[in-house]
Formats: sequence, C-alpha cells, structure tokens
Amino acid sequence: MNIIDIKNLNAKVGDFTLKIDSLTVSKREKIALLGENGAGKSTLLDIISGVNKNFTGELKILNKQVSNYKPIELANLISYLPQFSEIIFGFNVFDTVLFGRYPKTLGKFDNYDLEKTELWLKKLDIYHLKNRKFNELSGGEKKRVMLARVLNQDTDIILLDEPFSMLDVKHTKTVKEILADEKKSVILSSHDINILKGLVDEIVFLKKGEILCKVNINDLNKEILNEVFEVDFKCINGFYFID
Ligand SMILES: Nc1ncnc2c1ncn2[C@@H]1O[C@H](COP(=O)(O)OP(=O)(O)OP(=O)(O)O)[C@@H](O)[C@H]1O
Repeated sequence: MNIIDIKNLNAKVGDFTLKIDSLTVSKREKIALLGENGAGKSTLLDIISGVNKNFTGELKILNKQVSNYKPIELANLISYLPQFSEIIFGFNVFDTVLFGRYPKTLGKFDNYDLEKTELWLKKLDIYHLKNRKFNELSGGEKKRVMLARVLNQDTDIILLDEPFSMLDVKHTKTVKEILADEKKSVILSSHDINILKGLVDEIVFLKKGEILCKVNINDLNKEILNEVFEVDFKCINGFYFID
C-alpha cells in the first residue's frame, strides 16, 4: 500500500517551478532525493511535509489529500528535519528532543515520553549535552539534536533534508545505522552518493524541478550520475568518485 501518492503536482517558489508527474512511496520504503543544487529537493520535502501548501495537483498521504488533514494529524504522521534549524530559542537539548513528542501527547508528557527522550539522546550521542542550550551547540551537535527530536516524534513517514551534512565520520555512521534500522517510510536528500548503499531502496533523481528517473539502489550506475551531475564519475568497487 502506498503511504504517499503524488500526481500532477505543480509548485512555484519565486521563479522556480517544481513539476512532479508521479511519485509514490510505499510503507517502509526508503528513498533518497539526489540532484544538483537548486534541483528542487528541499522544495519537494517542504511540500510533502505540509510546510509549503502552495501547490496544485494531488498529494495524498494514506489515500487522503494532504489539505484534508488537521496540522496535529499530519504531525502524527510526518516528521521533518529541514535543511536549517533555527527555530528553537531558549530551549535546552533535553526539552528540544522531548518536544518531538508534543503531537502525540499535546504537552502532557509522562514517564514513557521522558524515557523515549533519554533513549534518543543516548542513541544520537548527545546525552552529555542534555542541559546545554540548543543555540550554543556546534552545527553537527545541533543536527544530532534535531534528528533525535524527529525520531522521538515516532511517525510512519520521516522526511530528512541532508541529515548527514555537518556530521563527522563517526556520527555519520551512527545516524546511517539508526535510519537503516527504522521500520518507517523515509525520504531523505543527500549530496553523498556513497552513503546510500545499505540505507535506501530507491533513488529519485531530480533535475531542474522534475524527476529525471527513479532507480533502484542496486541499478545505480555512473552513466546516470554523469547525466544528472554533468561530471565524469568513476566507479570503484561500487563506490563513486570524481577526479
Ligand atoms: N522562498 C524562495 N523564494 C524564491 N526562490 C526559492 C525559494 N525557495 C527556493 N527557491 C528556489 O527554488 C529552487 C529550488 O530550491 P531547493 O532548495 O528546492 O533546491 P535543492 O535541490 O534543495 O538545492 P540544494 O542542493 O542546494 O539544497 C532554487 O533555484 C531556489 O533558488
């Protein structure tokens, strides 16, 4: 069963047009959005998440048009890590992650919510930062806090805009393993092609606001990458490099 159905979607942001004729995501499917800067990855994630409602066409979540959901219903279905997170002012790390459980609890947090929060703090290796102010953290620390918050929201659909950017090698591995283990539908954008193996099922290539193709991760080849990114890739042992 499809959890997301997109048909004839058209959205304008400034001079840019996103035009998605058809895209479906099934339950527990993991998809990566790849494409050059400005291809429309964030715009598409903004639309699926409900942040950008300015589009025409069909966007169904669990067979129901997204505009027919109340915001709180959507927040119980979809969690979203935007590319930049500047939303939290005076909150410390613990409360920032705890608030991922707001849609489920409407703020009436119980022991289960506190335990879940502690669990994600530990998994994302930010437990030692739990009393620190979010705004005072480094870029990679902030990213891990926002990821913990998203995972604490515990939704069937997880949208992640460049979840690996700013992470060091060790925490990139940690986050990849966590996401690979999640039995959820995940759509993530990334500029790191080599991280996707063992993580996603399909890659959707975007170019100039349109889907160029959807490719199974096992069918990826350098010809596709050459066409999308207009550079000459080398493939060594299944990993892609440029000179
Ligand atoms: N609020 C806005 N006003 C005007 N133009 C916008 C706005 N948001 C995005 N755009 C334009 O839409 C296009 C697509 O942007 P988008 O952020 O979706 O690209 P992207 O694929 O996520 O890129 P990147 O890899 O750089 O993150 C870009 O040309 C961008 O300049």
